[in-house]
Amino acid sequence: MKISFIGAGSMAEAIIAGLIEKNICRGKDILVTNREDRAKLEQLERRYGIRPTYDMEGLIKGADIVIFAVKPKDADAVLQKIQPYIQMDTFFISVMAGISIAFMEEKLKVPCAVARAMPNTSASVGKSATAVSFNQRVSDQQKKLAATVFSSIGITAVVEENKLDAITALSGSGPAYIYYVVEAMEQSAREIGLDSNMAKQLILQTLAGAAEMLSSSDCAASELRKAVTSPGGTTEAGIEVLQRNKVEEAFIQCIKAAAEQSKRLGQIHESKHPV
Ligand SMILES: NC(=O)C1=CN([C@@H]2O[C@H](COP(=O)(O)OP(=O)(O)OC[C@H]3O[C@@H](n4cnc5c(N)ncnc54)[C@H](OP(=O)(O)O)[C@@H]3O)[C@@H](O)[C@H]2O)C=CC1
Ligand SMILES: O=C(O)[C@@H]1CCC=N1
Repeated sequence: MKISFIGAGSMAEAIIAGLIEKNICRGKDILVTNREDRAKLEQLERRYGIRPTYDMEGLIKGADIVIFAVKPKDADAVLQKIQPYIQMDTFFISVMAGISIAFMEEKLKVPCAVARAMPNTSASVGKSATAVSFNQRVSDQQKKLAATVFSSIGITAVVEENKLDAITALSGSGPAYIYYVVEAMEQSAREIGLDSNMAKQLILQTLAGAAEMLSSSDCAASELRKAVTSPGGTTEAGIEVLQRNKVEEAFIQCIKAAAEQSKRLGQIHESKHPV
């Protein structure tokens, strides 16, 4: 399979790493471009054997899939830049938060197959939770190609596009929330006198164990939590502080704010660049 990436940042690299690791593509079948950071393209070439390019015509011609992996604010510039080279059989997949399929279709001008996906950076270790929506022009064959790409980097769900802002907030941004909790656990470990390296190992195993328990047991998260929380014990004392500080409510507000921001990103960029 030949895949071209427009954008060479965190998300593009995470997908490229997954594709190479799972032997879905050879490095030489992956073309990658960015705006101007040649050093980054050279770094990706050294790491994965991909082919860097600034030739947009060559990047699009012959690609089974062209992946948009630029920030939402750069969507319009990229869609304009590639417009002269688009062919009707080009299959585009965007991972841009908030940018709708309708906006991309309008800007591409040529009727093409377009998918909008929301992976996460755990793609680089084959553990992305990805959701994807397709426009009417995506053929069954192209859906299979997309499934091959996304299953090489983790699990995939096909969803209605109107769910993607919520999914962006939940699982697209999700790894950052977990890292935030880990940062707090690392800081607290330092403050209660634990060695940082040892604390890190304990935190990692605790996370991995809790994830495994959640996926392998029939119990809800609340029941698993209850099983850890002895009456009058240490966990109860800790959770009491979280409740007093409304941490659960803060997390709910956090995910709602992220979902609103995904909607807003689309609206801002689409209204700045009307079709
Ligand atoms: N990071 C994440 O966890 C996730 C990100 N996403 C989505 O993925 C997209 C990319 O995010 P991320 O990888 O974090 O962003 P980065 O900032 O890491 O990378 C953005 C890339 O886009 C390139 N770019 C910008 N403008 C152009 C242009 N006009 N032509 C070609 N390339 C251009 C940049 O090139 P240069 O460096 O030369 O400027 C850079 O390589 C976003 O839309 C985001 O919403 C989706 C899921 C998760
Ligand atoms: O923060 C962002 O906008 C992107 C989308 C999901 C994760 N990172």
